[in-house]
Amino acid sequence: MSRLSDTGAGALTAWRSRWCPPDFSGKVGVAYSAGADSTALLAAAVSVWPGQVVALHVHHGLQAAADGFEATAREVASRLNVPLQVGRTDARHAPGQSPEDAARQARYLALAGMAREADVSVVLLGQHADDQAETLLLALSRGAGLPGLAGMPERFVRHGALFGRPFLGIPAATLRDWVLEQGLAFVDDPSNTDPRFTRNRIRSLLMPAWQACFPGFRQALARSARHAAQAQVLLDELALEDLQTVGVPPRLSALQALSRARQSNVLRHWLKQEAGAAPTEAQLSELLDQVDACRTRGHRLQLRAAGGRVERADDHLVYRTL
Ligand SMILES: Nc1ncnc2c1ncn2[C@@H]1O[C@H](COP(=O)(O)OP(=O)(O)OP(=O)(O)O)[C@@H](O)[C@H]1O
Repeated sequence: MSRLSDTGAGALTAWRSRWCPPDFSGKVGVAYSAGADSTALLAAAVSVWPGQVVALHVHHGLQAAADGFEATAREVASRLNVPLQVGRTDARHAPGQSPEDAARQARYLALAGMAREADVSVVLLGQHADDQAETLLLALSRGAGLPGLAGMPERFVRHGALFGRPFLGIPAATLRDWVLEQGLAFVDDPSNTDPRFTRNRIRSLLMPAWQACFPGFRQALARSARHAAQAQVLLDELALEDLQTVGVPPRLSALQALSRARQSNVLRHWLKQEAGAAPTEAQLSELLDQVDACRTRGHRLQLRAAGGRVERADDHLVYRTL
């Protein structure tokens, strides 16, 4: 094995020891796009979990090049002796939604469905350290709060399936070099260089400039993401405790007894539970002002937030969908 393959297999072994029971013998799905990163992931997974890996490829009906991606996926899976499942999506984007986002949502749904059908315990994704750095730069550029600054988690559940990202600490170039060295075929998705997509502009313009100023910036951003993720866990724990104190729906007098920062944290959490969406910074600030002003019986409170409306009902808040 070359040094680079040690890196991929090492990252998978480390991920496995963090998240899998020691006697894990289930099937491992690899979300395999036929791009360089997930090709490296597939080959490394086969070496770590021989006989347990299933490649899951999503054919995006929208892209003309999708048939070519599937053909390469079939060729490489057969060379690595891995069973391949192909799922089809036809993700049309809703008004106001970006085509990238629609494709991503449809992909996760398809992968979760394929995981259930193939009876795999976990689906691994090929995102790497450059993807994590781009995610953080994107979050910073959009003024994200801690959940955004925490970047991509290395393990999460979506649509009832468990997903993992074991390569978040490995630079893209390392994976690509290794795939080339192995002589494995892969495809370069043309949409990855399309400058209309913000993420691609970050990749082609910002990342090289950042690299020139701070060569270790990927590791530094990854560290910041870990700090933010840890802090977010604490805030979520505090919100759950405070929610017990203020009640569901929250009582005004109990809310007013908390500091503004804690009110903000617990209300954001409550609204996310109720509405499935977080309020904007401006909505939350307005809500806090109104909660503070609600000191007499007759004082009304009404405000649009998180896609619905927050109102006062007797001595507590209620959320109503519009
Ligand atoms: N069509 C697909 N089918 C299955 N998995 C996919 C597909 N597209 C992306 N993925 C998974 O999601 C991860 C991140 O997707 P992203 O679009 O950033 O990667 P990519 O550039 O398409 O491909 P790669 O990461 O393989 O180079 C991929 O590494 C892969 O694990």
